Amino acid sequence: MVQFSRICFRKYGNFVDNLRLYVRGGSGGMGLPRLGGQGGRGGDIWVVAQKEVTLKRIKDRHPQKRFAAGVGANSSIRSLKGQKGNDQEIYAPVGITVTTDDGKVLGELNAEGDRVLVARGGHGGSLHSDFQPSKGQAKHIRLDLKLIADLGLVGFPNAGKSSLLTSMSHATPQIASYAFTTLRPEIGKLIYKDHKQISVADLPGLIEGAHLNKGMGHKFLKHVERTKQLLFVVDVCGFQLASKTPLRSAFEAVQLLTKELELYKEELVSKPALLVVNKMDLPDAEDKLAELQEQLNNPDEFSDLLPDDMIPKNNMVFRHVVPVSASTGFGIEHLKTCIRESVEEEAAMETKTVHQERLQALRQTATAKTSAPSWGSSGSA
Ligand SMILES: Nc1nc2c(ncn2[C@@H]2O[C@H](COP(=O)(O)OP(=O)(O)OP(=O)(O)O)[C@@H](O)[C@H]2O)c(=O)[nH]1
Repeated sequence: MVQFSRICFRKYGNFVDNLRLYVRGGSGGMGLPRLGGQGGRGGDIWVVAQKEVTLKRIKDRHPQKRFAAGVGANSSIRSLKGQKGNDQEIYAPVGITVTTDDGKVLGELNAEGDRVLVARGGHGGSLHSDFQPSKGQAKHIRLDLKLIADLGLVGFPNAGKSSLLTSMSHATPQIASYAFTTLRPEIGKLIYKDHKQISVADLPGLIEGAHLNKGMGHKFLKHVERTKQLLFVVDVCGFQLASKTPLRSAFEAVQLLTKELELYKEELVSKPALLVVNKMDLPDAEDKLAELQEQLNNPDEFSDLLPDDMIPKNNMVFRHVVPVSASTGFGIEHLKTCIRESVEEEAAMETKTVHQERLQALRQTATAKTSAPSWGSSGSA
């Protein structure tokens, strides 16, 4: 029996599960020494949970990834107590951990409306400070989508997801609970000979129409957002949801799963993914696998198999396509190797990105310092 995998490289840049931002509270306003007036406090910066927001949207709307709150008003004869500067709110998705750059947790967003203060505004100038205001806090923060597992299983009912997880993890899947969700996915741990562990979440079955919230639709799809990579699982012989629904081939299953993800959130389709073709012990599995492979290589040629509204705009690009049998154990070790390769490749890419971002920030700071005029040469005489 053939055992193959196919690796495709492309830029997996669309799905964003963490974001580094620069935030600066507003400076306080000047006090008024003559009358003992107090300057207004600078505005604060808050991260606020809001449904429908994605980290990608923040990134797209604020490419500079810099946020500053308003400056406090100076104390004046008309208004001895200066007004507070405007607060700035950064809307972020529910299910986020907010940390400083060095890993200190500032807070968590577990429900819509939760707020985390990330940068305080400076004090206004007053008698205590010789009427001089102070600057607002300035720092880099990270917004991290709370992940439930490294990989999430995506497949229609009966594809063999639970069986696969059990045969890969040699353990009864653990049940984990998460504050930000009511649904409890089963998490299995893949344990390698060198003790490396990779977690895989078995999510409740996806069905056609999940994006319309059929079945466990939205709950399922929400979980897909919270895994770093996707493990599509299809039955090599295809599937039939009910006696009244048509029999779908494995290729059609891949396309339908992709479409469901796309209709929920298009960026999900750009997640790193592997395809597991299960039940290779069944009769004719080899021929069906060859057919699937051909269809995956030329998806556009086979687009007439499904109605127009079920064809995804973008095809999934699988890093590996791995035939297995969860029942006999065929291909399971190879699959575990492919999963590890993919997870490590992703981790290396992330480390590279963080280094690049830090380097860029250092360069920007250095440029700002050298281009700032010194007091002596300000020409204010
Ligand atoms: N022949 C064969 N049957 C399999 C294999 N893997 C799973 N099955 C059978 O397929 C059926 C469904 O398996 P599950 O593991 O429950 O599938 P699932 O995808 O978790 O299904 P849902 O829980 O409904 O989402 C069961 O009867 C399994 O025994 C396999 O590799 N070969």
